[in-house]
Amino acid sequence: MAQHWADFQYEIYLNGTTGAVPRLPTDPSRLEELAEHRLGPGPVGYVAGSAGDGSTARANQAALDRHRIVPRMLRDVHARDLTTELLGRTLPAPLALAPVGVLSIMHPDAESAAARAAAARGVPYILSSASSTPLEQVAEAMGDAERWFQLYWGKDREVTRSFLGRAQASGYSVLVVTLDTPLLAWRPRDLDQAYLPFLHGVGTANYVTDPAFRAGLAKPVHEDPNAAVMHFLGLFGDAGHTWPDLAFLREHWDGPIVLKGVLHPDDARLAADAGVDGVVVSNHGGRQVAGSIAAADALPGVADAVGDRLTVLFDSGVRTGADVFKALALGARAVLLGRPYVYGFGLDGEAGVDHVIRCVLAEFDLTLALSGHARPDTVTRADLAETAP
Ligand SMILES: Cc1cc2nc3c(=O)[nH]c(=O)nc-3n(C[C@H](O)[C@H](O)[C@H](O)COP(=O)(O)O)c2cc1C
Ligand SMILES: CCCCC(=O)C(=O)O
Repeated sequence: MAQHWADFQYEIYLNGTTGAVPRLPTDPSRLEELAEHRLGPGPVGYVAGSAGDGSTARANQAALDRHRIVPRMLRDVHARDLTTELLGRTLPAPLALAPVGVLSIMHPDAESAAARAAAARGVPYILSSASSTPLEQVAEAMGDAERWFQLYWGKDREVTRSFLGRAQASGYSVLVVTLDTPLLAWRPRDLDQAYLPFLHGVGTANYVTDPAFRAGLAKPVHEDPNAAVMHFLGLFGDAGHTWPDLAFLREHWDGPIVLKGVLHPDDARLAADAGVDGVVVSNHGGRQVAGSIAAADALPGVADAVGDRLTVLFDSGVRTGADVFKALALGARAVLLGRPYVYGFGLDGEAGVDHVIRCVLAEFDLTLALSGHARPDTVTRADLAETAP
């Protein structure tokens, strides 16, 4: 019998016959509840929190929920293939792990362990610029598995140039440039606890190991670590960038470039005109602009504007396999999974990330089949009905 991601459910049931139950819940809300209960209030608040009144994060979920799948019957979905061609590579499924910085606040094994879990399933791992482990060390933990580098495009061109060179030398193949975080947003949950990971020395590993960054410090990092953190906070973002500045990145990166944080169809067109290869329709999980459009509501407009010119990816609100299906139906080629894997990681390290990847892909495989599809790329908007809010 062909192997399917869906087989994970029988693995769970069969293990149950010997008394073994999964170490983590399969339901994403229960996973989040458990994380809230077990992990430290500062770290879990940082992960779960969002901008302002939290309305964007809620809207992300509500928008996905408003779209309902209309399953089709008798379509021979016996043998399924989730393989997805994207940006010149073949992925086992339309899924990658979203860039999430500062992972050592959740588990001491940090990014290397999360990346190993992704690598073991062939799922691309997108390493954040703000990782707690230097990008070279994470690359080493991954062998030759697919890895992408997320750039915080900061104020210092030499640091940017150096990051791109280091990432390329370490085998990161796709550059994901995050546009929606030139400034850290107003985040009440963190403010009320006065908790910011960087001030605990987390999330600056790529910077403090970088010769160009160090050249901007008055004293060596070990002599004045706080000054290094303040220097990082001063330069990680640049609110002065405009579209023509992208030429600099295009010039210094040989490979696909994807812009993360695009919500407006006109910005998607500007991205295509700038010669990049893809966009991630994303509102950063509601962590940047409170009151913003839900990412799923922005997706069809962006897909209509540039779907034939750019690879359209999606994140912000993906919790389940059904959400993956809906994002594909609304025009995404693949999705990035964010908070759910971070909770799995916080609760059970590398095994927790593996668990979450398998849950999402098993449910996606089943949703696909039970809705009448044997492949992700046959899913279209006709598979959805939109219900009133
Ligand atoms: C704790 C945390 C840290 C994040 N760090 C980064 C980052 O360093 N770079 C980035 O581009 N996005 C970052 N993101 C945003 C994610 O890549 C992604 O857009 C977001 O998590 C999607 O929303 P969701 O997790 O609610 O689905 C972070 C998100 C969280 C929750
Ligand atoms: C300065 C923000 C870096 C991490 C990040 O992107 C997030 O917390 O959402």
